[in-house]
Amino acid sequence: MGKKKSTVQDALMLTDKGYRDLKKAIAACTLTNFSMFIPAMVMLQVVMELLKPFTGGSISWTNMWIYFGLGIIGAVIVFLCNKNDYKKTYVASYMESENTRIALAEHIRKLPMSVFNSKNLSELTTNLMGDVATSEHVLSHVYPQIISNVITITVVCSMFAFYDWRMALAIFISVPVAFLIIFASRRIQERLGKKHAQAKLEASEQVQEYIEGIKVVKACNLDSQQFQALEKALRTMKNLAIKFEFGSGVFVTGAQMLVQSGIGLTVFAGTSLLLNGKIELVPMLLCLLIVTRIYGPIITELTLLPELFYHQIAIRRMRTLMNIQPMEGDTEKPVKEYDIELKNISFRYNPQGEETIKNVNVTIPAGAITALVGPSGSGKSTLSRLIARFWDVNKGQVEIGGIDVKELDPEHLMEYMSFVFQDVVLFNDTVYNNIKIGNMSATEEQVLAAAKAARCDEFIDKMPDGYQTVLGENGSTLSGGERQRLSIARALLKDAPIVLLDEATASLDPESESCIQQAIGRLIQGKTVLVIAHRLRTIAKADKIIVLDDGKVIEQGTHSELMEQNGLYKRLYTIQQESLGWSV
Ligand SMILES: Nc1ncnc2c1ncn2[C@@H]1O[C@H](COP(=O)(O)OP(=O)(O)OP(=O)(O)O)[C@@H](O)[C@H]1O
Repeated sequence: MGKKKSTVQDALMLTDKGYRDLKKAIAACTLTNFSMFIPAMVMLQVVMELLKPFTGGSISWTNMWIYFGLGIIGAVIVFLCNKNDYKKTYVASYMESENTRIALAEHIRKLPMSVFNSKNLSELTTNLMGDVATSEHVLSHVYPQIISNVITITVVCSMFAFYDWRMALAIFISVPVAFLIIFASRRIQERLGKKHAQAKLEASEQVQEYIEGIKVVKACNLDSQQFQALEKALRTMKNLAIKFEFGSGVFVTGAQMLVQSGIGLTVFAGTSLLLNGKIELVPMLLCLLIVTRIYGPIITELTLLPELFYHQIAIRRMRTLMNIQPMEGDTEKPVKEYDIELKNISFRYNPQGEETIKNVNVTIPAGAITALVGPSGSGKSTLSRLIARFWDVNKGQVEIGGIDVKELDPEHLMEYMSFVFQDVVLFNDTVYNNIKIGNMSATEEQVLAAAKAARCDEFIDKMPDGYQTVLGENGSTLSGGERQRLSIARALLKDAPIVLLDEATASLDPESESCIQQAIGRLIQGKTVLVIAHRLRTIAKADKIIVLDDGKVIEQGTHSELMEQNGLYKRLYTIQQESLGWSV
């Protein structure tokens, strides 16, 4: 069982290490604050020494040399404290934000796909980058400094109170009142901050949509219409940013003025006490020094205080994401048989929506090729995603080798499956590494052999740096056929016992098609194969064909059995055969 987190740690969403580091950062900043008094005190002594001739004394040069030496030692101490403070605040907060980002990314990886239906990419990017950056900034620039200043001023004033409580009160009183002003405005600032954060998110969604859709925008000559939406989102964001800054500015300036009035109050209290003989000159000057030393940073930090409210908004968003239950399951349970049973399964994407898969009950035998066919939108891809547990079924069970996939951790389940989808995702990395993703522990020989078997070597050899050619973002320079062959190479390298294959719909030239067919032939040897077939002639030899229509299985059998049944399969097959003879 994990250690219980303290309320502060939980409120700031810190890891155990992050919380420990924050406490260390506060201690380091407090130490720096106190170290700053050393040069100030030395300075005060020098001034007192220089004033001696005016009170009938003479300057002691021995004392002056001592102060000079103490000044140098003080400067060294301040430098060392600052260095330590820098390390404890900045380095620690960057480390914490890295850990938070990794934790969020790990969590996102384990979330069910339904989450990605309701959250778009911008929202998740904002969580990972923007919200964590807000945390990073307040942990490095706001919390340690503000808390350490409050500690410093409280300690100094408490000590001073023993000497003269009136001066201590004059120094101290304006600080809590200033903080109170900022915290009293919390509701207004949070409301404005929330609106601004939402506008930022909408603007980033618009930017992303605009950039992603730039090809369509150009092709359909949508420039001005599409840009209007982006412009509107950016304008709203600007207006709300100004409102937010203005809203917090009023309170911050008020609080800053109040703190500054504390200097006047200290001077006033000090002078009247001095004139009434209730305080001596040196302690009074000391008070003024303290005021200027401590108030300076506090005035600066009051500007940063509204960020704490913004931070709360970011934390709430990150917490909402972290509270989404990830898909769980056994991480080790071995799957020994590879037949797949779909037992009365039903599934809908949206809780209020219609069922996409309706009471499907079929077997996909081990070591055989099963084809899934049906009209567009009948649920073929959905069914294959349910087998891979990208989503969990709402009713019934998906079993592999007699084990309900819900019992298996999705990452463990993936060890038994290879995918060849139409929308092949390629990373901005070398061709070699893009293939190796299939099996990170594969040797170079294995990677090259898989590439050869998938007939990738033919086009890779023509690339400027061969296997070391960097593909660019999502491999945009590769043709559809080449992308699919890379994906087959990955699957060959993985050598998983179950293969889910989404046959390309795009019309490939006969040469590419034959290359891909040969590569697929090697991939599926001896495996449990489920192929989503769009061109029915390619699956005529499949061991089993399942025909889906509107989420239901309406026919199943071999090609000849289905042709005899004279149903949907025969109709689809005949239409495709006829269309082969068409020419444009
Ligand atoms: N992520 C999603 N969220 C909501 N609905 C979805 C989602 N993916 C698919 N659908 C819907 O589910 C239905 C079945 O889609 P699916 O992609 O499984 O069909 P398909 O038979 O594979 O189609 P195609 O042959 O055109 O690829 C469609 O009506 C589709 O709009």
